Amino acid sequence: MTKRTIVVGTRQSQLALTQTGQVIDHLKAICQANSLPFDFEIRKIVTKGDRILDVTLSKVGGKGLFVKEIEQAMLDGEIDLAVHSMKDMPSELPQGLINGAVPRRVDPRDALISKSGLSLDELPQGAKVGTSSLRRSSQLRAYRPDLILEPIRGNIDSRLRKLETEGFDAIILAAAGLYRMGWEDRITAYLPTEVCLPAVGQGALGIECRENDAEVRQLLSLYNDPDTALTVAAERRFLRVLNGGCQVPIGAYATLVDLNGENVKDKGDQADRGNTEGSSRRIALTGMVGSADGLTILKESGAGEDPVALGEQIAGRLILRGADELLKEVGSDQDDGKSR
Ligand SMILES: NCc1[nH]cc(CCC(=O)O)c1CC(=O)O
Repeated sequence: MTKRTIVVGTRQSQLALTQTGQVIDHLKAICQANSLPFDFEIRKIVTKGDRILDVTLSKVGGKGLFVKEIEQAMLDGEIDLAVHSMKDMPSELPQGLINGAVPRRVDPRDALISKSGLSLDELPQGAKVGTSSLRRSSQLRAYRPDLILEPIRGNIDSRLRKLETEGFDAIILAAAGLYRMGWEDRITAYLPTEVCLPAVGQGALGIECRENDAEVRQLLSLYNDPDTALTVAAERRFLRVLNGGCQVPIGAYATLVDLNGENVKDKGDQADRGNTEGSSRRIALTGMVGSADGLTILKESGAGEDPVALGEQIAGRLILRGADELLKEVGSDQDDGKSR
């Protein structure tokens, strides 16, 4: 039987190549287990975001810059599938493309990588912390106004190098990227989500394909994690309502809870998942909009069964409290768009 070769587009950063390779390994295993006749081939694509390294991203078009060329290549039929960090995906996909799978999320938290192994609370007064994310710096300013926050750009590996060479006491990175690279031993502390609400979709991947590509969609459906898809859908709807193209500190994090509001524990057993669906579980969502200086942090939480309604409800409550005033502020890229 002739095999179809699925062409997978990816950016060329270490993280993008690594996570694309990991996804292809999973897809190959799924093909094997289900006797699906597919081969995979990687096609590297340079995006505008990768070419422009020195300019603040929002000035040249925001984080969509990292996915646009890849999406065009997919619409043109040059590639069939693309692996993205969910948090880099714009909240609306172009006509004709869909998120075919949202694999199981890894740790969504931000991580502190400090030179001396200290946690956030232990960092000395006035310590110099590197982050270019408005979301991180706003929340850190609120929690530790004494810290000196300075921008740090580049891929994860170059940021880790800059920790040593540019006089930072610590930097903040998403734990997920470090896990995927196998660099989690660099993490000295996790920022609790109560202190630093993660970016929408942080720790999750999105696997994009053409809406009309039935074969690829069928394959991807076997890789989808319904729990992650549900919680991320709530976060992304929240983002979509508030987004408006603005660059402000926004964070959101959703989990599944039981009727008592307790987090539904990770079963860790893939085979079990999906069986608990139904009215006994709800989505709990916390959303945040802040000012860049951290003097205002607005947060709302709620729970519901429908991710779309919940995302809209939490965003709506923040707007009632004046989030739209904050949304008018102009800032730099809100989530370190250039770090992959
Ligand atoms: N903003 C860039 C970015 N996009 C995705 C990740 C890795 C974490 C993830 O997949 O959520 C990172 C690095 C970081 O923020 O430290």
